[in-house]
Amino acid sequence: MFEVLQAQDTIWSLTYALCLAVGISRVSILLQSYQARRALSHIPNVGHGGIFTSYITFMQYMKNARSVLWKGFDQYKETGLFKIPQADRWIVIATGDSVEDIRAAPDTSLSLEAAMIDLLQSDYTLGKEIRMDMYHLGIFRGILTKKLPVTCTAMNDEIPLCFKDMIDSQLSSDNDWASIPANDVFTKFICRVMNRTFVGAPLCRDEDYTNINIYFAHHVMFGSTIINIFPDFLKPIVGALFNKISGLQKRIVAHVGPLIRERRAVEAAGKEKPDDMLSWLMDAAPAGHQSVESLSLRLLNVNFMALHTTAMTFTHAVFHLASKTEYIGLLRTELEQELGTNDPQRWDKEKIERCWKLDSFLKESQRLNGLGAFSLPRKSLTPYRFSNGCEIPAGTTIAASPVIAHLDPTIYDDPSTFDGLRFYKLRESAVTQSGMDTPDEIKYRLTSTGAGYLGYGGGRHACPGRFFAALEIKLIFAYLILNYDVRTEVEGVRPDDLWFGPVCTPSRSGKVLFRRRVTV
Ligand code: HEM
Repeated sequence: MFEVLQAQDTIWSLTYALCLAVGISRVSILLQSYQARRALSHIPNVGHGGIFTSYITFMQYMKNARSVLWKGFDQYKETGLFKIPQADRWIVIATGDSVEDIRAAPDTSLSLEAAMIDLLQSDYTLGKEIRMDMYHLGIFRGILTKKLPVTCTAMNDEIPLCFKDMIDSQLSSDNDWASIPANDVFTKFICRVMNRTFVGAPLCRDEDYTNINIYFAHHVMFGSTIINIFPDFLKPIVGALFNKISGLQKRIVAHVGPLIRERRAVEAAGKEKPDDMLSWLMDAAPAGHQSVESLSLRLLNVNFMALHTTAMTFTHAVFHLASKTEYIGLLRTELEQELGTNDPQRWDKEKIERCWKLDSFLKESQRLNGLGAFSLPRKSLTPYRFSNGCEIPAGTTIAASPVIAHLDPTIYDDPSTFDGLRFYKLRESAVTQSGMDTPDEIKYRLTSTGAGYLGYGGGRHACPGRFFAALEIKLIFAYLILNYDVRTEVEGVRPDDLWFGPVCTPSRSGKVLFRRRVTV
C-alpha cells in the first residue's frame, strides 16, 4: 500500500514538474514574442497581431500557410515586407524588391547559418562539429560541380540496376500496370543513385545504410520542431533529450569506417582512391576532423542536405508526368533525338543538357510544387535596412516565399496553370531575341536562380548542390520516360501534396502506376 502511495506521489510530482515546465515555457515564449512584436511593430502583420490573438493566426497558418502568406501579399505588396506569427517568434516575409535585398545582403548582416541554427536547432540535430568547420561547402561549390561528368557516368551505371530492383521486380509478366508507392520507393531510389557517387557500390545498395540516411532527416525535422516549441533557456535540456546523433553516428561508422580504413591503406600503398564524395571529404577534412567518426558524421550530414530535397523534387515531378501523360510523347521524342540511344552508358552531361523540354518540365514542376513556403531564410546579425528604407532589428528571422513569387501574375502568365513547356518557350524566344548563353536565355534554365524563381534559394547561398541534383533527376527521368509508361491511379489526377505549416511534401500515400513502355 505504502509503495502504491509513494508511486502515486512520484507520478503527481512528475505531473506538477511537467505542468510547471510547460507553464514557464509558455510565459517565457509569450515574453519573447511580446519583445519581438514591439521591436517589429513598424512592420505590418497578417491577421491578428495581439500577444494572445496572434496564436489564432498562427493556427490558421499551420492549417493553410499558403492562404495566410497570400493574404499578407495581397494586403502589403506595396510595402514589400510583412510579418507572420510562429509558435515562438515572428517571421518577416520579403516580397518584390526586398527579395533582391536578401539575395544581395552580406553574411555579416543577414546570415543563413544563424537562421539554420535556429530553425533546425542544428547543434542538437546535426551535430555541433558540423558548423564549427563547414569544409564540405567548399566541396559542393567546387569539386562536386567540376566532377559532374564523373558522377554522370557512375549514376548512368546505377540507374538501370535500380529500375531492375525497385520497379521491374514489381511488374507482371503480362505487363499489366504495377502500382508503386511513390514516396517510399523514390526516396530509396534517389538515395541509392546519389550514394553511388558519394560512397560507391556496394555500400550505396545496402539497406541499413540507406535507412540510416533516410531516418536521419526525419530525426532532424522532428527534433527541431519539438525543440523549437520550448523557450531558449530550456532548449539545451530538450535538445539533449532529443539528441540521437551519437547513436546514429555509431551505426553509420559501422558501414563507412571499414571503407575509410581501406582507402587509407590504398593511399599508403601509393594507389588512387575512388573518385567520390567520401574521398573528397577525406582529402578536404582539416586537422581535428579526420577521424572515422567525424568523417562518417559529415557524410550523414551531406546526405541530409542532398537526399530529401532531391527525392521530394523528383517525386513531385513524377506525379506531374503521371497525371499529365500528354507530355510523355514529346519528352520521349526529344530524348531520343538528343541522347541518340537508349543505352545510358552512352549518355553524357552535354547530351542531357540539350534536352530543353525536359529542363523546362522539371522547372515548371518545381515552380508549382516545391519544398514549402519559405526560401532564403536569414537571421539579421545587426540592424538591417532594406532598400525601401524599412529597418529590422538584429535577431530577426526573415525569408522570401516561393508560394508568393512563383504564383505572382506580374512574373508568370497564368501562374497557377501547369505548362510543362513554359520555360522552353521563354528560352527559345530569348535565344531569338538575344542569342544563346546570354543572361536572358540562362535565366530560364532549371538551375538558374532569381527573385522570381526561388526553388534553389539565391545570392551567395544559392544551393551549391543544384547542378548535381538536376543532373541526377534528369538522368533518372530520361531512363524512366524511354523505358516505361506511367500514370496515376485515377487517370489525370495528381495525388495531393501534404502541407504541415510551411513544409510541403509530395503525397505520402500517392501511387504511380508503371508498365514497360508500350506506347510510342
Ligand atoms: C532538387 C534538390 C535540391 C533543392 C530543391 C535544394 C534547395 C535548396 C535551397 C532552397 C537552399 C537554400 C538557399 C538559400 O537560402 O539561398 C539550399 C541550400 C543548400 N543546399 Fe540544396 N537543394 C537541393 C539539392 C541539394 C544537394 C544535392 C546538395 C548537396 C550535394 C545540397 C546542398 C545544399 C547546401 C550545402 C546548402 C546551403 C548553402 C550555403 O550554406 O551556402 N542541396 N538548397
